[in-house]
Amino acid sequence: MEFNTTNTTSELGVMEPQTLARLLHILQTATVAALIFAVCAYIPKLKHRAHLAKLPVFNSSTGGGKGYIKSTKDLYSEGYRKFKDRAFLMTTLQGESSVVVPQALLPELRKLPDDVLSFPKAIDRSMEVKYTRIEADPRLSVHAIRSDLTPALARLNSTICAEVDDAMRQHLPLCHEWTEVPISDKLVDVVARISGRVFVGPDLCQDPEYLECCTKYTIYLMDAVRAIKKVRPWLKPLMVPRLPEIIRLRDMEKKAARILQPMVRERMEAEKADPDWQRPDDMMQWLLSHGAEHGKQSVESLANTQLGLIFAAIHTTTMTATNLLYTLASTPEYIVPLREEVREAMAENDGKITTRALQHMVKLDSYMKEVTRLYPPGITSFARRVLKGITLSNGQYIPAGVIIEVPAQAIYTDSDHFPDSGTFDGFRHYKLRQGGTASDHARNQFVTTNELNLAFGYGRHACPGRFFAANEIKMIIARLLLDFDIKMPGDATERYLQIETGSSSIPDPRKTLMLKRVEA
Ligand code: HEM
Repeated sequence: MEFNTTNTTSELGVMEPQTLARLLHILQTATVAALIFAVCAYIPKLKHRAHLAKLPVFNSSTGGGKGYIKSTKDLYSEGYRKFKDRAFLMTTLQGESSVVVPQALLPELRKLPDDVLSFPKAIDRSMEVKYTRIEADPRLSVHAIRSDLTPALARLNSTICAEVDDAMRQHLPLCHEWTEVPISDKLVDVVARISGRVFVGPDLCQDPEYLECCTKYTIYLMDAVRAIKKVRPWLKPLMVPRLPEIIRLRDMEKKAARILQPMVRERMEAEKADPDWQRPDDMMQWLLSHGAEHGKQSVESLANTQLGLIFAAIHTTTMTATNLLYTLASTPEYIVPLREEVREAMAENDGKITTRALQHMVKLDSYMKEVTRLYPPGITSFARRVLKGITLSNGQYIPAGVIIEVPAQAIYTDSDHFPDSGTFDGFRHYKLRQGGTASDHARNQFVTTNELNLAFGYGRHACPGRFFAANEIKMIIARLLLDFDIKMPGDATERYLQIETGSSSIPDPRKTLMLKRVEA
């Protein structure tokens, strides 16, 4: 048949109504299916929004008008004052939303299992875990800290104390005259070495490359998190692996694996070859012993676990000690009583900082706690992602998907909980401990975690390393008090301001203090 356009048109003309009808039918079906799909996909979102809409809202515009609330700290404090016993929805100045829960509801929240309230899933977002690849669920470390490190502290304290003394001698100047010291830099080196002694043993803890990992890893990690957050979500898979901050982080991971490899191999071989081999008493060995139960035996995964520990331990401890010293320099009236207490505790324990001596330093413990109350590591605490909707005992409903948190700093500065809360009273918790009951004693220690003491978190994921951190910080401050007088540079008397970014609040690491050796 000849190809004829007229013919074709007429044929098409005949086919047209049927084809069109079929096409229309297909289109209709497709549209209805797409609509059903869209509605199905949207219903949970609508439900989610409807649930959130029932929660009272607080943000910089609802809470007192623009320009009034200048910092995230003010925002949480105002919200806390307004909704004290109710949960409220907050959007921070950085645009992140969370549901802020009152501390009165914490006892019921702490009972919820991890598949309802998740700590790792909260970290996923804040730390960009998909790209930074940090250990958001550090079960192996937690196991080793709880079952090995904390019970071993009484045995290890003399070793830790010797390391503190050695590291302080190495890193602090002699200071026979008043000497300006960049104290945060010095403390990070000291803490890296002391933690290293416990994490990897006596040789590696003095290795410059290992110490570089300890002091730089957290900084590189936080730089990477900040850089990732600037990339648009849909571009992240492509762009993030190319970011210089991520490349630097990956290099650090490789370096850590390279440094730790010989030690891991040696220990694995010794274990196989000699049944009587004396296992070293350090974190690496505890990780090796429990590694198989947690599916972690490769050098890379152990190195990653060690980096996770470095992240959890080094800068947190350094910042807490820096906060203490910045406060001490601006409250000099505490120096002599605290020094006296350290001397007495040592005198009763053969001139050494033993476990018993540390327990006797109750005024120092109180001072540390008071500093952490007024200068906590975070404005909020107990960040958790809700995986299954929760109905609170006050009837409020928190839908799945949101992050909840507690306004820790607002709680610490509430005079209902801490009378005259705005006043720094270094011996506040010491006086409360004198109440005499076991509860007075237990509720007022630096390491206490409860609804009013949230610096180490709360509930099943509360910091397991806090007992080690408390000992380490006490030893560092005790050594400093014994050896040095401390003051602010020049004629300054005011304490240095904290640097507040989002919900974190840290001491300014660039500041200096004046130290002068106490001559015997
Ligand atoms: C003064 C120093 C420290 C502070 C302020 C601190 C603070 C915290 C906080 C706030 C949490 C989250 C808890 C929660 O949300 O409930 C945490 C968790 C954790 N910390 Fe610490 N920490 C410190 C030192 C240490 C040290 C020295 C170690 C290791 C020896 C350590 C290991 C951990 C681990 C492994 C977790 C995760 C717990 C889990 O996933 O269950 N921390 N820490």
